[in-house]
Amino acid sequence: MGDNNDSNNNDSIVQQKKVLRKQVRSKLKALTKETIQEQSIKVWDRLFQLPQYQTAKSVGLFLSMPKGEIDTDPALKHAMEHNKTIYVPEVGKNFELADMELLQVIVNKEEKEKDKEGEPKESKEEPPVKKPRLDEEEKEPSTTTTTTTTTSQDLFHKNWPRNKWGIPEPPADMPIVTAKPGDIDLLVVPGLAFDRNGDRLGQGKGYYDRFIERMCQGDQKGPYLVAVGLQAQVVDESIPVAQYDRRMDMVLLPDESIVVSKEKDTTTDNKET
Ligand SMILES: Nc1nc2c(c(=O)[nH]1)N(C=O)[C@@H](CNc1ccc(C(=O)N[C@@H](CCC(=O)O)C(=O)O)cc1)CN2
Ligand SMILES: Nc1ncnc2c1ncn2[C@@H]1O[C@H](COP(=O)(O)OP(=O)(O)OP(=O)(O)O)[C@@H](O)[C@H]1O
Repeated sequence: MGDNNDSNNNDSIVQQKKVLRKQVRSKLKALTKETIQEQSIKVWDRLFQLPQYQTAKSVGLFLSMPKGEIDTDPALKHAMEHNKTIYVPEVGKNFELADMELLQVIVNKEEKEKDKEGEPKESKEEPPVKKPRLDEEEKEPSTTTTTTTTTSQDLFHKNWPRNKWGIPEPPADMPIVTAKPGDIDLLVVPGLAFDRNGDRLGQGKGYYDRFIERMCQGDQKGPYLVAVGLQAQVVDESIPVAQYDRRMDMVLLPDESIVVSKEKDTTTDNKET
């Protein structure tokens, strides 16, 4: 009966998500930098062991927020050193729509040389302001190879402008190569909380939900989804989920790896012949 059930459920899901976000955010605030570093390394060791990561030619990563989030630098460094094609988020063009693109990281040679010489850089307190970029222009990458000499610290944290949350984003002069369905083999997904079914609670804007949905368009099966987080982010109860929430394939935490069985799915996962 109850025609209202769906909307009532949705309201309560939104409400429950808000409560959970608040709880987890306050737990994360209490973590020291050292704890975050230690825990992050454990998570990345798990990622580097995964056959799905080892065989991935392209990975979607993200740049960490200034506080209370897993430190992605070791993963960016590893992926660069292993010559993977890396994509990272850019938000803000369509803020109201919570639209996000993942852009391919393209490092030109001059920039790499500058980094090596260790030129004086702007102070940490004053990150460069992001310039608006010309849209819809897709340039071909020209001098594109990544090398082991550019550190992710140099590349992303010193040289990239920051968005409203203090997250570094690709600079306006980086050639725009956006990820299309099929381009990303493995997507490392941030979040605030995760449960042991592989469900995820994000920051609340739906950026990743929408992005993942787009990456599955056409007949693409979408990227292999690996959520990563700190131990305080795993919850024992089930995360309330709405229709559009996408379940992860794996959740990697410092002390446990959660592998999600896809019984609802017809595709056979992780068995290769
Ligand atoms: N490192 C990182 N990059 C990312 C994400 C992420 O979760 N982590 N995103 C994943 O989607 C997107 C950015 N989404 C974000 C959405 C909201 C807030 C945020 O802090 N929102 C509120 C928090 C306070 C509140 O609502 O109570 C704020 O604006 O202060 C941050 C990132 C893309 N880039
Ligand atoms: N695929 C989608 N299409 C349209 N709207 C969506 C989609 N996914 C999420 N939304 C909308 O985005 C808003 C935020 O969703 P939700 O609370 O699930 O975000 P989240 O998963 O916590 O965030 P994020 O994905 O950015 O980490 C909701 O109002 C929801 O209706």
